[in-house]
Amino acid sequence: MTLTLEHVVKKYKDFTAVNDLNFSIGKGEIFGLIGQNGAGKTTTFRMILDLQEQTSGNITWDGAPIKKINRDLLGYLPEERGIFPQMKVEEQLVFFGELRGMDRKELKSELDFWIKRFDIEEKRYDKAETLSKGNQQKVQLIASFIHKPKFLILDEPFSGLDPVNRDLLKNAILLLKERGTTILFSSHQMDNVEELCDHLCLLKRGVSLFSGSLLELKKQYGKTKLTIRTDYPIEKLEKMTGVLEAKEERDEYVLKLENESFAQSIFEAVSNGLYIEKFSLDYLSLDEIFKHKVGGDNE
Ligand SMILES: Nc1ncnc2c1ncn2[C@@H]1O[C@H](COP(=O)(O)OP(=O)(O)OP(=O)(O)O)[C@@H](O)[C@H]1O
Repeated sequence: MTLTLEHVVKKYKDFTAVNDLNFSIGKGEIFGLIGQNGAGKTTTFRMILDLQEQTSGNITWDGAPIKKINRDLLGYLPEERGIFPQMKVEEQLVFFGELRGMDRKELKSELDFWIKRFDIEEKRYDKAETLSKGNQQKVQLIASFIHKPKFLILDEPFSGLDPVNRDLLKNAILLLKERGTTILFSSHQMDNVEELCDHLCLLKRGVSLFSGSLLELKKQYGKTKLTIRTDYPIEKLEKMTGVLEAKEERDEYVLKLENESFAQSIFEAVSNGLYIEKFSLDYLSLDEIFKHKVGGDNE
């Protein structure tokens, strides 16, 4: 299923929450929607799912409006967390699966698989309210895709999970992609977006600052981050041609270059033909790009 947004606008009275949003998500892609609090991510999800109507613009699935889509093809983890507190974990998941018309046998095997995968086997017959917040979130996550949707929307799925569970979720997302599911998610954790996304859209106060592939975004900034571990004095590094900034971070120096072409002459000076432990020229991290784009005057 391909999802397309064209010139989508959402206004609440005089306030524009989403302003002329355009992007497209192809089958089997993982797409990240990133932006600060209040950027318009949840509003966008809700419009895509027809839970609220856009003020103007078009949202289509394989060219057809959302109202024509069989809802069982979609899965959604809303930002508001919540499951039935009194229901046992397994009961709960069977309930959601059957609600979406799943066959009992298939439901059972999916359930076994994901309960194990998310490491909540021992909680299977416990009431949901007795689970920790993170475990409740895992149950809600499984509930969002237990019916094998073709398109899955996850609003902040990583928030509130510890690093081990974040990894479990990351691997689950990759597995769902392998199975052909298209996934759209939002996150404040840029490392997760960086590791998972093929494409992304960066929102600032409802306006898209960038929409495209992660590599395309990285190439806008070039390989301008140079990390060196050396005894060479920082005062000298700072003065080299092409170096905009040099900082000491633990036992390394991190340099900001004007562009990547300056790296070679720096290497020659610093190594001076000898062994050097670390010399690494990289793109900026998504986190750095995000802060630059969102923090700067980029509208
Ligand atoms: N029903 C509403 N009436 C008026 N304004 C609203 C309504 N719903 C959302 N907004 C506003 O629209 C903007 C976008 O909200 P939205 O919830 O989409 O942001 P978000 O990117 O999901 O933020 P967060 O990361 O905090 O979840 C916010 O300024 C919010 O206050």
